[in-house]
Amino acid sequence: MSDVALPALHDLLATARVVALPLVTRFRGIDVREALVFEGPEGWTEFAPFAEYDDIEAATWLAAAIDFGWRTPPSARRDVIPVNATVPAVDADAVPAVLERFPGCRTAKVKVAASDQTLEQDVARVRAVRAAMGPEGRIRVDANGGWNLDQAEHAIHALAPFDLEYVEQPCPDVAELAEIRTRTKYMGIPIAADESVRRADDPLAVAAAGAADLLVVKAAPLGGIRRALDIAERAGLPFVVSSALDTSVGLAMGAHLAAAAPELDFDCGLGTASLLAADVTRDPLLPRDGAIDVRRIDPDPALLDRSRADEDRTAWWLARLERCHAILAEGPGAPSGDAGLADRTG
Ligand SMILES: O=C(O)CCC(=O)C1=CC=C[C@@H](O)[C@@H]1C(=O)O
Ligand SMILES: [Mg+2]
Repeated sequence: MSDVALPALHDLLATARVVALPLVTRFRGIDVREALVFEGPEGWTEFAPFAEYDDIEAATWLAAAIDFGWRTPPSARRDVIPVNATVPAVDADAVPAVLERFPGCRTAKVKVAASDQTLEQDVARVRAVRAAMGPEGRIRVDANGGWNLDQAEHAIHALAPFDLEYVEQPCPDVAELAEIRTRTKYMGIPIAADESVRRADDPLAVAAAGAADLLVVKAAPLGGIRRALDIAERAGLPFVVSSALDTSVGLAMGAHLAAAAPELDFDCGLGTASLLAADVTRDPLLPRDGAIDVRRIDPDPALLDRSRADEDRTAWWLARLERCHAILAEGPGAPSGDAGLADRTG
């Protein structure tokens, strides 16, 4: 934890609520997003590491949640944040319906390299996105480390005609990112690192290795807004702010990170409330005119009740919260997480 004393566990548990929110479209292998929200002196905050992440990695997400609930965010330089549409690995004919959920967005991030899909399906999806967005639209793709070097080279070549803004995490490792960056340089498509930042022992290693042109920076997995800004600054690379399929409470943390960033060169991956079929507020952080507001979210008690997770899942999340709190209580000497990319879902 940085700069704020760790609150007692009972202070977190006092307001903790676990929700299970259905998605409109399957995304990273899940149909329901679970999250634990709780209230600090600064407002509501969210703890929602993906279920398969271990406690060491999840503890960093808890540090971020506490930071957002217990500390005033750094000063905002803007009050609306341009966001991208996020297109899951859907069939090409489903693309228009997905994009309709992101009104006004001039940028789309398209998932590719899903383990149950082919490159032909990726190409068809990206082609459909280009057709829907027109030549002015910006398209980035995210492989979540799903390609090996040769697959990545082949796929980037196949996708290049659709005019890509960048390719996010084409391969799992830093060394592979460096190599694919060299191999595809002639195509002029930047390489972005996501998992190699947010799931790495050393989030600066990818920049030090010259393995990426830009970084994807997310508040929750990086331990909070200030830590994410610090990593971005020390990396010295351009960066794009994104999120983790959060409820609107968690998206507010990402919006405050984007608001505090010195430069915002890229549309942010903060429009994902549009992928949720339910949220915890009646005024969610949905994209309007291609942007979301910078504001904190107070959940609606009736919506928290309506989306309440069942008893087993609630008990699981509360136990996880307790274990992660214990890890943070051990202090900075506690081991840092490096989950690698073993689960391949990013
Ligand atoms: O960046 C976006 O458009 C939205 C966020 C997003 O794509 C992700 C959120 C959570 C987990 C990841 O699989 C995924 C990503 O890899 O960037
Ligand atoms: Mg990514």
